[in-house]
Amino acid sequence: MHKDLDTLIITPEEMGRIDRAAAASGLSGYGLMERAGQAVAAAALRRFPGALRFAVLCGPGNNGGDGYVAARALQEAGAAVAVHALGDPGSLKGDAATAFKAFDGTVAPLAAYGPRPGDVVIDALFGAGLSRDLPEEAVRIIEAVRDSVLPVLAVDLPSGIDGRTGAVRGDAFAAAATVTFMCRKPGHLLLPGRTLCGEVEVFDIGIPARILAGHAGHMRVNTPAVWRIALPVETGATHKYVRGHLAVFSGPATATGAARLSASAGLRAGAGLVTVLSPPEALAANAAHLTAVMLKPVGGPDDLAVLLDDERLKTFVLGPGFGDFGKARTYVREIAGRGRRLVLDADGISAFRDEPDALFRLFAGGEPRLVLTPHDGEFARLFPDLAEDAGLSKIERAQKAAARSHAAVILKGADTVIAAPDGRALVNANAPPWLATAGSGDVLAGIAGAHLAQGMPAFEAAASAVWRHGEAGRAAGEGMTAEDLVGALRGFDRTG
Ligand SMILES: NC(=O)C1=CN([C@@H]2O[C@H](COP(=O)(O)OP(=O)(O)OC[C@H]3O[C@@H](n4cnc5c(N)ncnc54)[C@H](O)[C@@H]3O)[C@@H](O)[C@H]2O)[C@@H](O)CC1
Ligand SMILES: Nc1ncnc2c1ncn2[C@@H]1O[C@H](COP(=O)(O)OP(=O)(O)O)[C@@H](O)[C@H]1O
Ligand SMILES: [K+]
Repeated sequence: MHKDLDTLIITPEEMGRIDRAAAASGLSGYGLMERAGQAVAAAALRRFPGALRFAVLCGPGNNGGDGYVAARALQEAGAAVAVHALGDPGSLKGDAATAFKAFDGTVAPLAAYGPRPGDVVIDALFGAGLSRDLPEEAVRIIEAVRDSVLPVLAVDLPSGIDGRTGAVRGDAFAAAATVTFMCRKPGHLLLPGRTLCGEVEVFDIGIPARILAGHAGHMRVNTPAVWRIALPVETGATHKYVRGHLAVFSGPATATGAARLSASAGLRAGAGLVTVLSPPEALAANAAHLTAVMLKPVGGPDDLAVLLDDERLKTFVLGPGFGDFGKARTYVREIAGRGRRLVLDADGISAFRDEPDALFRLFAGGEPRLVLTPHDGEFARLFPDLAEDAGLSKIERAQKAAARSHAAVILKGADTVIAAPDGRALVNANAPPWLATAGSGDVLAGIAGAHLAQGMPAFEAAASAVWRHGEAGRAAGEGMTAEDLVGALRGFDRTG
């Protein structure tokens, strides 16, 4: 597949446009369906050599059409096949009707399907076209298949998953594997859809790259290919100030660990110098634990103002363990007013819960200088209307938040989304579940700060930080702590 296209994420709506453009360019729609169905049959035979029978469940649209092609191919390969249809297959239209007619075998009603040990279910009920909650009849079969613990191979998407949002519409199959076509859809990457898809195979059914690219939006999977070009250039002439000076605000004496995690991650992630800015009463606690990271007292806005006279100090992380919301707002105003770049995390985000627009005004216009790193709870504090809008996907929520705040937004979770004010969005897919550990978010904020300090644009700095955080989590392995995560941070592979 074309190198740029394998990271592309396409919404069902875009896929529909691509489909029509492919037809308009003279490509046979039935040809595409034939290749799709053949790919499903091949995957079924390869993945389930021990199957006694393939139960192919076909729906009322083109997803069902793929099912009829797969059933024919499986039968031709000598496998036992039982085909069950939702609704009257005689009323199928277009390519799906052609696929149904080409299948030479009995088609029983969906309700007549009785799961048998040895069955492998091929789910071709609904794919990209699911537009409302599943009908009762489909829900009953999903329950029966779940109860009999049969493996499911899903065509395009497990039926019940909304391809645009990853949400479950009524109920959904939990597939062992999913075969999709050309590109992944948001529903393959966003939770809970991601977990219900099992392993996802993307099969190229021959839609030309130019048609895909011409109708695709700005959503991709977060991989180095997306941001490698924005990585800081390492030359022999590099010295520590060229690699940037990052400053991380510490909380009070009882809560200094979070800032130190951010700071050590920042140093490890490539900032030339890192300084922890500490309230005077927490200096001793910080000093006892810092070596390569420097330490400076900052007791209030006047101290910060003096510090900002040093033009080399361009980048800040504020939030981890910070505690004092009033002071957080004052510091953020000063940092923004003096044109600096900021990663705002944790308490730094919560500090603006009563006046999010005041924060957005501080960073409005120009090249984005703010990276926001909320988890869902913090997101709801700054963007309550977007958090409540159940119709939005996580990608759409992050995109709208980024546009409103003029920030690169990292909306965290197992399916972290990174969005830019200009509409670009990435879904991260390399994070292991054990990243959900105390202090993990502090480490992420520090990496993002280091990337900003090295001069990367905010969106690329954020996206590459999320990816590196995931890679470090994998390298550190299950059972890791946030300290291990810092130790596992690696440099970038600049090739490829
Ligand atoms: N996009 C492409 O280029 C290709 C798409 N193909 C297949 O086509 C599928 C999309 O086909 P369709 O757009 O026909 O969509 P689907 O087959 O997913 O379902 C749409 C049909 O179901 C109805 N429907 C939607 N939600 C329903 C609900 N909750 N209860 C009852 N009925 C409901 C719709 O009115 C429509 O008739 C893909 O998932 C894929 O499997 C393949 O044939 C290959 C080519
Ligand atoms: N199930 C999960 N799988 C992978 N990554 C996760 C999962 N849950 C959380 N994460 C990641 O772990 C980090 C947790 O950050 P955060 O919620 O701020 O926690 P903390 O405040 O404890 O550091 C985020 O980067 C988030 O994306
Ligand atoms: K399906």
